[in-house]
Amino acid sequence: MSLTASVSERADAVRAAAPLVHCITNYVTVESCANAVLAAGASPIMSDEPDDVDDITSICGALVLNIGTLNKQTIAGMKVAGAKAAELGHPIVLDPVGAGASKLRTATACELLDTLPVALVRGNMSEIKALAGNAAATQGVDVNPSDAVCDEDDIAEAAVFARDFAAKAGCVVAITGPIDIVADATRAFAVRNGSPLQGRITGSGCMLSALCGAYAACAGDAMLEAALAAVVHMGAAGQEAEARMGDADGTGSYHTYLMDAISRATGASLAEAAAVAEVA
Ligand SMILES: Nc1ncnc2c1ncn2[C@@H]1O[C@H](COP(=O)(O)OP(=O)(O)OP(=O)(O)O)[C@@H](O)[C@H]1O
Ligand SMILES: Cc1ncsc1CCO
Ligand SMILES: [Mg+2]
Repeated sequence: MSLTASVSERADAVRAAAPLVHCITNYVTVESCANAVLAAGASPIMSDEPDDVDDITSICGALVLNIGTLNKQTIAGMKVAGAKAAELGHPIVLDPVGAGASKLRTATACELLDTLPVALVRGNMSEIKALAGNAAATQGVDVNPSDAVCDEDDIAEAAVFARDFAAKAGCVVAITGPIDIVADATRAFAVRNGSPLQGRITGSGCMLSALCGAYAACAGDAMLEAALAAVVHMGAAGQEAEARMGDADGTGSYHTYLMDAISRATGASLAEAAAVAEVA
């Protein structure tokens, strides 16, 4: 099957299956994440209380762990939910928000990755480098340090890094930025969808990680293809939202247009928009 046909099939599968996605996520972008999951045709449920997450994750198809505003209670909730998801064979998506920016974030993200059967890690380059032990200097969770972003010049190097990280971590990785790299241990793909405006609002990465949960719930053994489709979905929506921007529009409108575009995307529209290429 071609890459674009696979993206199309995955997007339609999410809308057909409407999986429940358990998100333990940050309080900055939690509503955006819930709406993004709904916009992709799935259903979100947010729960971080350790005494609640066991039951909640049991009724879901995937678990998303986002450490954006981690605290002792949410970390405990992530561990209980992660253990239950592992027991049930539910895919786990990890968003290591701000890994590298503080000791607690780096240690927590690394511990979750080491102790849980994480299926997919989605983060920006500085966060993934921090997980890989290359502690890149992070400038805050909404800013990619320019030296850590993947651009046209360093795609080949980023692909090698991504495949190596995926091999060591035993999972799929989606490293986002101006160009996204999605890889498992043997194959890496560059996704040239998206808009710089996605970096001007908070939560486009968190929303993508939540979308990854919806796609992962329907992935079966095809986690790489599912991650690629989720990344294309967010990137294509980012472009469509940018195209709608008028003279009086700013980042508030962009956020709304982005949600509109996520919700309007179909398998066919994503296949048409997908700018995906394998990187040797
Ligand atoms: N300059 C850019 N050009 C094109 N697409 C971009 C750009 N910056 C970000 N994106 C897109 O925005 C989405 C989020 O990626 P990003 O790397 O900004 O996540 P993040 O750093 O985790 O964001 P946040 O922490 O705000 O949630 C991805 O779909 C990515 O492709
Ligand atoms: C701004 C911010 N701070 C912690 S989480 C978050 C949302 C973007 O990741
Ligand atoms: Mg982020």
